[in-house]
Amino acid sequence: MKDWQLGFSSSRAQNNQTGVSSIFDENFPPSGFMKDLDSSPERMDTLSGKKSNGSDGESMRDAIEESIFDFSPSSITQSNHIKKTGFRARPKLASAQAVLSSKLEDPTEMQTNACEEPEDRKPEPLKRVCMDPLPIAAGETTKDEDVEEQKVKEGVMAGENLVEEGSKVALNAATRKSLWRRKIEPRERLGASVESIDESKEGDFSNKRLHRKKSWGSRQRNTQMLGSLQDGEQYMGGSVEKDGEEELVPHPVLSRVLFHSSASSSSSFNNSSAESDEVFSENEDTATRRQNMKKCRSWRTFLTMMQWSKRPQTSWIQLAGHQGNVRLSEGGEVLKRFCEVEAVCLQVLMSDALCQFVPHYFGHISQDGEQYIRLEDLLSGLKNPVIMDCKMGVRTYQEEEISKARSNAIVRSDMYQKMVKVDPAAPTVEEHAQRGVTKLRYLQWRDDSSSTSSLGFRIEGIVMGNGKVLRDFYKTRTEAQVTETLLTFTRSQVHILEAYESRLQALNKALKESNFFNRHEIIGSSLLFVHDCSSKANIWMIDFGKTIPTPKDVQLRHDVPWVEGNREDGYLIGLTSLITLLGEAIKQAGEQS
Ligand SMILES: O=P(O)(O)O[C@H]1[C@H](O)[C@@H](OP(=O)(O)O)[C@H](OP(=O)(O)O)[C@@H](OP(=O)(O)O)[C@H]1O
Ligand SMILES: Nc1ncnc2c1ncn2[C@@H]1O[C@H](COP(=O)(O)OP(=O)(O)O)[C@@H](O)[C@H]1O
Repeated sequence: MKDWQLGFSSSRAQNNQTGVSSIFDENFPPSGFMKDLDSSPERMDTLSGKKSNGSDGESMRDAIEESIFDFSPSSITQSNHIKKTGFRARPKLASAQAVLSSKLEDPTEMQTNACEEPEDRKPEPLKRVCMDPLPIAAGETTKDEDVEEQKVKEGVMAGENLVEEGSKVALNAATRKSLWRRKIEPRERLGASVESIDESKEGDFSNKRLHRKKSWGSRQRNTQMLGSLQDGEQYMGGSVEKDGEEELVPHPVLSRVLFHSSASSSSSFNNSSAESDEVFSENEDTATRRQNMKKCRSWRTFLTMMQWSKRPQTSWIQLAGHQGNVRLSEGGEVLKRFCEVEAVCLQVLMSDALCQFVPHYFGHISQDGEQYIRLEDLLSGLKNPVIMDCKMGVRTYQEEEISKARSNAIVRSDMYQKMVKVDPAAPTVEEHAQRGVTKLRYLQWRDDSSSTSSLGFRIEGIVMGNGKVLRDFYKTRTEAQVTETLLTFTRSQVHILEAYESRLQALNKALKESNFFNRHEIIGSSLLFVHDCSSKANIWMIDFGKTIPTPKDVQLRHDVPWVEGNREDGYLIGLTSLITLLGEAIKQAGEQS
């Protein structure tokens, strides 16, 4: 088991033991609810933050498999190097084989978990599992061992082209099956390793029998395995009496999984009779055949359910921005409608000091006549993620908007409607009369009524762990209001607040080293805060659609107020405010507990 799997399951196991309270909350704002919180200190595991520059698939994998950072309350205060280096919880997709083995290892997982996703929020089964967790940027794979992964990615792309844009229609069964088969390679490797373990124990009679059976050929072997499955209780007992001889079933569930891995996995996609036929011998009579078929199917159903219940969780949601602009692909990447300005920024960022704070950029893709930016899914591996989108900077419009508004003021009724909905008294008499406002006026009003102009950032939206989306932060402006929102968002969990604070300090440091930051005016970009009930937490920079290079003669400071013409974005003003307010929230959360 890899480090990240250990980290993930250990934190889950611990959550089971400590009975971490559900983070669902129904009432917002939660006046006084924080006093009632069960703030049991959960262990916090995240993965190290060093990230590949995207030019090398191998180093990307290395970065992914780096050691786990411990963000338990005690270790946060103890480990200075975390504060120095920051952290990165690179999203993970547990492979099906890891999923199954962890299930077998930890029967307590079958118990009801406080973090269990509500039934109605469960994504459709097996949409995510066919995607490789380790991203390989398009066109940059050169090593032999990466060729297969690249093929899979291409396969996924091809598969995605079969899906209508924006549609949730599942992939064509044959395509999914072939994708799955290719993706299942790690499971096959596991199968091989188990068999070789058996071979190595040559002195063991039972293992010799197993070895002999192995050489019978898959058809007979499968039949034999089915024979040993005739009685559930025998099967679960680990050995069966057959013809007076004891046959060892090395690991009842696992061996079945291994021998029928592809069948069980593909059964989710296609219960084809061809697959089912494969496991029966020609000599069986129809009745036996039907009986076996039934057992086989119910077993497959069980396996599928098991895989499904342990599949990588994703509760993907687009929190802010233009609705429908961003979506999760069948392959597990985030696809965002193409914007050249953003694509160029992302490309540069992949080899910048900020790369560990930005979702990995896989290039772009054309689908159904539309171009999309391909991004790493920042919610992958998080269970019932709690998300907050903070738009950074002291303004959310480019200076060009001002000249545009002056030269050709287009009056927008949609923006007027949005404005009136929040504050009917906001439009001027003239704006009321024309029932419209310019975009610049609307954006300036948004900035002034929220904390953008004063604090250098604003909260755009929050998704709580129960999936409840909160977007009404139009008038969240004062430090006290923001602090209270931070406490609500984190449910006053000090170690989460501290992890966020630590991450922002690391970002602050990286920004100072970043050439990109030095040379760009960052407008409308967000910090995406994500954590979950297993105490993984992280912060990412997203949305570079309005981020532009500064003219050669302009050197931005990012920490001084904006006046027209100086192009300052106030990004560092926002970051400093956020760090300060997180500090205040930590203090208040500490006092409450
Ligand atoms: O958040 P609300 O109050 O709804 O206002 C939105 C945001 O400011 C958008 O910025 P962002 O994309 O940074 O969230 C902006 O898109 P732009 O990026 O085009 O400025 C929208 O302009 P229109 O897209 O023109 O409606 C504007 O209506
Ligand atoms: N890489 C990503 N992983 C997960 N969620 C994302 C990612 N990129 C964007 N999102 C989601 O989509 C929302 C809007 O993204 P953003 O890039 O700001 O779009 P827009 O340009 O339309 O404002 C974010 O608030 C977040 O919820």
